[in-house]
Amino acid sequence: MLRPLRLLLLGAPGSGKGTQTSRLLKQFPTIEAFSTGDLLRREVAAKSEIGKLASNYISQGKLFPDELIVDLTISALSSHQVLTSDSSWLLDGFPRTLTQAKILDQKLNSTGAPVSLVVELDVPESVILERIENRWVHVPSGRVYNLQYNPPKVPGIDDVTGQPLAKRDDDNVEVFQKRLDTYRQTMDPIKTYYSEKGILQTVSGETSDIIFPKLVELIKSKFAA
Ligand SMILES: Nc1nc2c(ncn2[C@@H]2O[C@H](COP(=O)(O)OP(=O)(O)O)[C@@H](O)[C@H]2O)c(=O)[nH]1
Ligand SMILES: Nc1ncnc2c1ncn2[C@@H]1O[C@H](COP(=O)(O)OP(=O)(O)O)[C@@H](O)[C@H]1O
Repeated sequence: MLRPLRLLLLGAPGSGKGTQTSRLLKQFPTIEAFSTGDLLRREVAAKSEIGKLASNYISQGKLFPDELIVDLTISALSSHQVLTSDSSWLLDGFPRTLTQAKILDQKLNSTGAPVSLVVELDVPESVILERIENRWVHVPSGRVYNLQYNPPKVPGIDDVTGQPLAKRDDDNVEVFQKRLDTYRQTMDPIKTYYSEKGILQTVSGETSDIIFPKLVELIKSKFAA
């Protein structure tokens, strides 16, 4: 069991944020996870107004506007009633700018439940390009597959629902490079911001199987009940 934990999972595109998230939820069932990328992809699939807007940004590897993604994220946390000091949640893919980080803190200050841990997944860039080239996703659930690393039982089909998997339109070399450049440009001020708060930890590894036990150990060492 864990004491309430509010975790931010940072990492380059393809570093394994979604993979670590799904494993963490199995290990710590009291944690509720929110992935901003998945949230946007569901809006795109639903052809909502925000989805039509998001599609343009995502397909070009551009960050969605701060004020819009913050509103979406805060309303997701709020509608799941986790903005309380006895709840545990994690954000996968947020914040991606210092502005997002600061607005999140402002919003959380009024709840008395601030961010308690920020983890940066540190994976060699040399391994992440081939990862996203083989990535397939089940958009409604956010489940992530990889043709080499964790293929679906039936090619192209989600293991749980039997629904078709999709290739992300931003998972190609050109857009990936843009996303990686954006990550490199925006992450340092965010890391400094949380490091100064004393809540940033970096977990390194070439594979998710190396990173996961380190992540579990870190969380248990700080939040075991
Ligand atoms: N080869 C390999 N692929 C991995 C590993 N961890 C995750 N993947 C795959 O790499 C891709 C990116 O992982 P994902 O969790 O989506 O990363 P995110 O973009 O940071 O959320 C997906 O296809 C995963 O299935 C790993 O350790 N080795
Ligand atoms: N916090 C955010 N701020 C702005 N845009 C975001 C955010 N999270 C996701 N996005 C948009 O969704 C895209 C995919 O995000 P994500 O699924 O987290 O990518 P990856 O998992 O490959 O790192 C991003 O490239 C960006 O366009």
